[in-house]
Amino acid sequence: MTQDVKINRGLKGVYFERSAVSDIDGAKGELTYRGYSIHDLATQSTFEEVCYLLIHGELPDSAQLAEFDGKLRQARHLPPAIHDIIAACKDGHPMDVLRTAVSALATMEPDSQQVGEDAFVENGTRLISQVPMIIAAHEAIRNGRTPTAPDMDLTHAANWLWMLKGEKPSDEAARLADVDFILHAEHGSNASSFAARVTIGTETNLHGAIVTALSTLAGPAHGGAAEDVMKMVHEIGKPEKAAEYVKAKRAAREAVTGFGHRVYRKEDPRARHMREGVRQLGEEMGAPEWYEILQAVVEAMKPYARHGLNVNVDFYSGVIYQLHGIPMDLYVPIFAIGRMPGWIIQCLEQQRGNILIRPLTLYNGPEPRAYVSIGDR
Ligand SMILES: CC(=O)SCCNC(=O)CCNC(=O)[C@H](O)C(C)(C)COP(=O)(O)OP(=O)(O)OC[C@H]1O[C@@H](n2cnc3c(N)ncnc32)[C@H](O)[C@@H]1OP(=O)(O)O
Ligand SMILES: O=C([O-])CC(=O)C(=O)O
Repeated sequence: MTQDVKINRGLKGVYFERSAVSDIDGAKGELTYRGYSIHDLATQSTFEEVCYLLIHGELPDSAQLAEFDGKLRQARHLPPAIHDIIAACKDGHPMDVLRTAVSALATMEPDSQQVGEDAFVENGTRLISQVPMIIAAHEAIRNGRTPTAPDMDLTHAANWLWMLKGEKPSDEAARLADVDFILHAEHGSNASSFAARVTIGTETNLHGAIVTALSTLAGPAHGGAAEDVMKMVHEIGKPEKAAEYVKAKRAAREAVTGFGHRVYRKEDPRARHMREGVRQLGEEMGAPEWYEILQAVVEAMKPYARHGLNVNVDFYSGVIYQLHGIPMDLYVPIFAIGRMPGWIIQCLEQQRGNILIRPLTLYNGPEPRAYVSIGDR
């Protein structure tokens, strides 16, 4: 059956809901969380404050922030069985391990099956702290180390680096991780948040929706881009080779990773902060070549910028992680640490006045026909 209906493949340009959380102006290249510019938040706020802003709707005062931060710190705890589960699948990709561990947590937390505002805030706040613990524990276990116990005196970002490496990070390294989390915290109806909303639309629990979101984030067209950018940088090897690489990609009509976005037609406003981070860190660490290769790719892609093709947030982030000595397969999990509050608030918004998300596909298969028994086929 065919009908003369308009099909929006990939739901391009379709509004399916209202949201009071973040606003993306793709034409201008602007992003706000709850009305606050991403540039102000990246330079003046902290990830803890941004989590509160996203989940509770307003910037916290000192007492509110202290209480919220206290809850996050108290939640730095994993049931011991999670370490056993991580050990059993330690050779898998960290995103698969993370997803499996979050799924297992749903069977171990007494209130994980509950649905609704309070349950989502409770479970979500706990998961913000547990996700980096799982990633760090996996990194330790797969390298034959005992997972580093969390340090309750450190901020979320500093504690993550401490658990990951087993050594106290410098203030600069902790701040760079903090800014990275702020920039990744929320982005409207991106693929993983949309997928989480679809899950919540069936009235299931938050852990289930986070598992959906993690699965959806993992692909190279979404959160996996940072890992692919780093692979590209290694393949290019030196700045002089960038133009040749881009030319070959364009000739093969293949995507140059770290470029392009469904919504932005100007440069992704988050990229600016990551670019500055790569440049500074590269100079400080005596390794400016990564920045130079990236900028040579940007130069080679300039002819396409007029068609709206610019760098996205993940173009620069991989090199920052590489300069910090973080393995490439942890880049997507790091994105997940940052995106936790965004997923949680999107799930909260969905369950307020919930509606099942269920679009239509237009059938274009065979006409109705008679069943043929197997001996006659
Ligand atoms: C955090 C994030 O998720 S940000 C995105 C991370 N992903 C990446 O960096 C992967 C590379 N980028 C891409 O694959 C795409 O740009 C996506 C998937 C992000 C967005 O895709 P869409 O919104 O579907 O864009 P679409 O595919 O319609 O692109 C429009 C045009 O730009 C081209 N284009 C889009 N991205 C790229 C790219 N990275 N390199 C080269 N050309 C590209 C397309 O080929 C298309 O050209 P055409 O009209 O001549 O066919
Ligand atoms: O919004 C999108 O489509 C992808 C993105 O940049 C994000 O999730 O941060």
